[in-house]
Formats: sequence, structure tokens, C-alpha cells
Amino acid sequence: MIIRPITDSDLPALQAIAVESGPGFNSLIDDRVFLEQKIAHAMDSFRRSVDAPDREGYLFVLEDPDTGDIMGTTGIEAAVGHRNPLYHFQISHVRHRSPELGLASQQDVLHLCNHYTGCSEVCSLFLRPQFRRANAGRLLSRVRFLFMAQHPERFADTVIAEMRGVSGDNGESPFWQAFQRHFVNLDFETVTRLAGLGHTRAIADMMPRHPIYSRFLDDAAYRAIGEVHQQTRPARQMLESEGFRYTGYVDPFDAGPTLEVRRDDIRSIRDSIGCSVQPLEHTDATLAQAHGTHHHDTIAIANGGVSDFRATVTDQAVYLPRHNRLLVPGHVLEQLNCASGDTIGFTRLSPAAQAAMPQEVSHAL
Ligand SMILES: CC(C)(COP(=O)(O)OP(=O)(O)OC[C@H]1O[C@@H](n2cnc3c(N)ncnc32)[C@H](O)[C@@H]1OP(=O)(O)O)[C@@H](O)C(=O)NCCC(=O)NCCSC(=O)CCC(=O)O
Repeated sequence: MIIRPITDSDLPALQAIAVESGPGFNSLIDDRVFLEQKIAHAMDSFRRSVDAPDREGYLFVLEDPDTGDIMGTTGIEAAVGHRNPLYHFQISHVRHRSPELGLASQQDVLHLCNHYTGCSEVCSLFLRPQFRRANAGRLLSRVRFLFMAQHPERFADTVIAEMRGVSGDNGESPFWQAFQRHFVNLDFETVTRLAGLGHTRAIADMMPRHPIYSRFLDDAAYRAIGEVHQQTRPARQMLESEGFRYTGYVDPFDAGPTLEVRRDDIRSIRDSIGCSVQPLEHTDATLAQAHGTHHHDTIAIANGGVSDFRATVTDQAVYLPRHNRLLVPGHVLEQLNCASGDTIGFTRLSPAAQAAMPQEVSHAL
């Protein structure tokens, strides 16, 4: 499995993914012109020299190098909300209390806001069901943190993820239906498509102008607030294990939770190691084993490139902390387009393996 920047020839696969991911996945809309522009924008973003995050959008694909199949996608927006405003509902709690009447109630109130303008956003995480296999989803999710660790100047201090919210088998969102009925007479597919195409301001013009007491929504809409789509639970679990947290901001269309974290607190960034790489010889493995540094952890490993970025996964690497050097099999070097002595970054993929890391490896971070 190789992760690389998307390119023109991936358009048919991206279009298939846009169809397979369905409505509610509004960073990938089934619209050929939109997808062509998205690829062109990503290619330009990877080529651009950057000293502060701006409008760049990085979109990567996961490829099976043996077959050429595109297995999935993963992306990062460098700074959201500048080109088109990004809206959320902020949930605040109010308490009504009357000592005279001896009554009290606690209410949740939704306020439309632009709280996350300027943050970086991880997005577009999708593994095609026919290509599901061990470590593919983890690599897709965590590779973005390796890229951020290697190119911090390209990203903001806060990173968010807008998780896909609840929708039914018919593709309708119970939360959106409440707004469709009273405010914006567009079905969920149409509204998420328009939002994905950048018309967020136009939709916001039609949304309620005053805070909403969430208990006034019908039960299905109320219950959807802050909940993820059942297919999105693994995506949420992976981000939460990286330190992402829900702090009460939800998507205005499906009420899916937005998770946030300080970039430097992301576990895969904190634990990533930058070092030189060398081909692994049998003697190295024996030597490392003798020094207790040979481990069979599964790691994600990336070259230091941007437009020529490559990442993959291996469980056959040997890290030599004293030399700050990673030894990998020759075919891994080839997959990464790396030569001996190049600088690479790596991070462990599985939480369990991270706990088992030798101390001296942790100290070398
Ligand atoms: C998200 C992925 C790519 C993940 O791939 P897999 O499902 O193969 O992952 P996996 O390796 O089986 O599981 C990954 C982690 O989730 C845990 N896990 C699995 N099933 C779970 C469940 N039902 N509830 C809670 N956790 C669960 C596993 O134990 C594992 O945790 P450990 O690693 O701790 O062992 C896939 O599920 C997918 O394509 N989903 C449909 C598309 C989607 O909803 N995408 C997110 C949209 S929202 C979005 O894009 C923004 C978010 C983002 O970009 O990250």
C-alpha cells in the first residue's frame, strides 16, 4: 500500500469514490468538473512553496502498487473558512431557575457561528469497502499527521475534523429535515452538494437568525446532535485516540460532531521520529536484536517530500536510536522513492504497539 498525492489520472477512481461515499460526504461531490478542479487544486497545493497555511487543499490516494487500484482517499485543508465561510452550531447550556416557583430546567441552545475559521482540517477519509484490509484505514488516517509533522509551516495550530453525522437508509438526515421543513426548502443531498460546492453563505442566509432551543426540534433531529454516522465510528475512534475531542460544535446540516485538537498534541505527531533511512541487511537485524531495538511494530513511514510525497506501512523496520537511523527492507525504500541516507519520518500505527515501544526509542523523539 502506497499513499501519494492525487494526480489527473486518478479522476475516474475519485469519481467512483464520490458515488460510493454517498450524500453527506460533502468534500467529495459526484460532479466531474468539481472533482477535476479539486485534483488541480491539490496538485497546485503540493507544488506550491508555503511558509504559512492558506488555501491549500492536500488530497492523497491509497494505491495498491501491484494492481494500480485506488483503494481510498485522505485529505487535509490547510486553513478552512477563508474562501467560503465555514458554519457550525455551537451548543451552549443555559439554566432557567425560579426560586419563587421552585422550578429549574437546563436547556441546550444552538447558535450559528464561524468558530473554526483559519484552522486546518483533516477530511475526505474513505476506504473503499472492496479494499478493506489490515492497517489500510489506520494508514489513511494517520499519514496526514506524518505529513504535518514533516511540514508544520503548512498547517495551523488547531486541527479539526468534521465527522459525518447521522443519516437514514434513504440518505436523508433527520436533523436537516427539521430545517428543510421550516427554513431551507432543499433536500439533504442538494444542500450538502451546494455546501460542498462552496455555497455555504447562500444557505446560511436562509437559516434561523436566532438561537434555537434544541428541545424544540423533533426527537429524531434532537437525538442526532453530536452523533456520527455508523460507518464513521472507526474514523472517530482513530481521531480520538490521537487526542481529538468534541467540544460542542456540530455541522449545521447533519449535526455531526466537529472534533478538535492542538496540532502539537496529536499523538502521531508527538511520537513521530525524523531520521535517516538505510536498507536493512540481515546483519543489522541481528545486531539490533542483540541491542533490544528490533521490534515488529507496524509503522507508517513517509519520505520528506511534498509533491513527491510517498508513505507506506511496514512491520520489518529496525530503529537504531543511537544513530537516529531507520533500517528498512530494500523494497520499502523503493516504494518511498528514497535513497540510502535520505531523511524520512515514521510513527507507530497501532496503539498497543506504541505502549510496547522501547524507552530509548521514545526518548529519541
Ligand atoms: C474510516 C475508515 C477509512 C476506517 O477504515 P476501517 O473501517 O478499515 O478501520 P479499522 O482498521 O477496521 O478500524 C479503525 C479503528 O476503529 C475501531 N473501530 C472499528 N469499528 C468500530 C466501531 N463500530 N465503533 C468504534 N470503533 C471502531 C477499530 O478498533 C480501530 O481502532 P484502533 O486503531 O484504535 O485499533 C473506513 O471505516 C471508512 O471508509 N468509513 C466510511 C467513510 C467515512 O465515514 N469516513 C469518515 C467521514 S468523516 C471525515 O472524513 C472526517 C474525518 C477524517 O478525515 O479523519
